[in-house]
Amino acid sequence: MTASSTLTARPVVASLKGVVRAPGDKSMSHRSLIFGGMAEGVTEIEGLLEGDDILATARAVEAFGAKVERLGEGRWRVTGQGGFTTPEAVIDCGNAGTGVRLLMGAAAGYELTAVFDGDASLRKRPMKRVTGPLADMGARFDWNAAEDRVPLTLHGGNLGGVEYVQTVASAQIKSAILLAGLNATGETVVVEPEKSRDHTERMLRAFCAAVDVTEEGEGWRIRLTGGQKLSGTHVAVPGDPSSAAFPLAAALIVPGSEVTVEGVMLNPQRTGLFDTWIEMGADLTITNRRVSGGEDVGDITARHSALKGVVVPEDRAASMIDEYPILSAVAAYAEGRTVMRGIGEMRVKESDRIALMVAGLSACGVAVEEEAEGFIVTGGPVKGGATVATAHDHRIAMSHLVLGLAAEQPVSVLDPEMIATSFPGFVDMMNGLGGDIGSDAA
Ligand SMILES: O=C(O)C1=C[C@@H](OP(=O)(O)O)[C@@H](O)[C@H](O)C1
Ligand SMILES: C=C(OP(=O)(O)O)C(=O)O
Repeated sequence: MTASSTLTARPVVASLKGVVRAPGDKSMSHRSLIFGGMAEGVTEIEGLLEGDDILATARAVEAFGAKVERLGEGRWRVTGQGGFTTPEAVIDCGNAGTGVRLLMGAAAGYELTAVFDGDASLRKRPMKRVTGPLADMGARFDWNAAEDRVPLTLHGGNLGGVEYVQTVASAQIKSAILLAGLNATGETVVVEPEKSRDHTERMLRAFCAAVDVTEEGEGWRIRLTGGQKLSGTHVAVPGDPSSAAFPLAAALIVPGSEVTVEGVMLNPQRTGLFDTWIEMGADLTITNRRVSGGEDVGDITARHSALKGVVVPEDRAASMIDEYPILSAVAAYAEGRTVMRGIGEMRVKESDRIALMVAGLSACGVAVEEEAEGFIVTGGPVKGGATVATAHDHRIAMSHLVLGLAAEQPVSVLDPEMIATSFPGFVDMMNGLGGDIGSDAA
């Protein structure tokens, strides 16, 4: 697929039906590779997401000195040497904010020098949110092109612990500081006024690190003591709720549909979208709840539903920050207004996701109001019939393609190749359920 290609979703004539498995969770996939690379000994991973973001992290971990082997589909082995060493080449994190920020935190604890870079989208994203606290711990950074941006050079080692109070609920910032703290002297503390996803805390324990988490107000105080070694372990990566959202959303909006996604991770810091859909009147059921890989997991079934607009509580934002694009596409089919506020962070993701969704939905005939830190969608008939810009953002592309499955006219997206960063099998899965997504040439 070339950079200027197009994908088109045509209105589904029948309905969507079937049972599918969500791809491996992206957050846990990054972490399993990075922690495995920092650890001593062998880490066996199953269910790893083989998306482009994760493959970039796998290459980075190898460049930092670990042995990384693919054993089969989703089955990987990382043999760590108990620390990172200076890489020979630039660490290219591709499109991945999680990859670059967690790797910077991990690398900062070791005496090494590394250059981090990424694609055009990553080069636009803020990095001081991570380099700032890491510099407070003693790491040094050179901006190689522009302040606050990659490419940058990190000089790591000789860190001391810090107490850092988060100003945005960000698991990437928290994780970078905790990973650096593992190799700092003394105690490292992260205080989160609002909870963010806690996969790092959970997975550090699986790698035999001691992490102390206490409730503080609405959030958490997380503490760890420096000088701890990670030990290789086995990681079973559950299905990604952020990816499961797309087939489930399609089932909610295409009449007559019923879709089950199996093995979806249900960590409470990731399920805000499902709570919101249920409040909108969605017929969503969760069965076969179990624990896998240290996380709650279940099978989710969505059936076509008559939805009503809601006001999404602002304190839910962190638990569904990547899901507002697909929520807004579903909201276009709901009766009334869906109000999404307190989500300024959306503007600093792979694209300005508020601006892109407002532009794309409007082009498809949906009534949308843009605010500085949010947007409001009023549901009604969705005309479609537009070609939408995605700014090479995977979630913008997938959200508009799902929108198009229930619209009056097809919806096309430009530059859909980035879907492979998080969900390489998206088109095949949607078409396997009865969708009609293809390139114009097809
Ligand atoms: O820690 C993680 O794995 C992630 C944290 C979130 O970013 P922030 O930490 O910037 O909120 C999220 O948007 C991203 O897709 C994955
Ligand atoms: C924001 C995302 O990822 P990242 O920050 O890792 O690029 C995402 O997957 O929606």
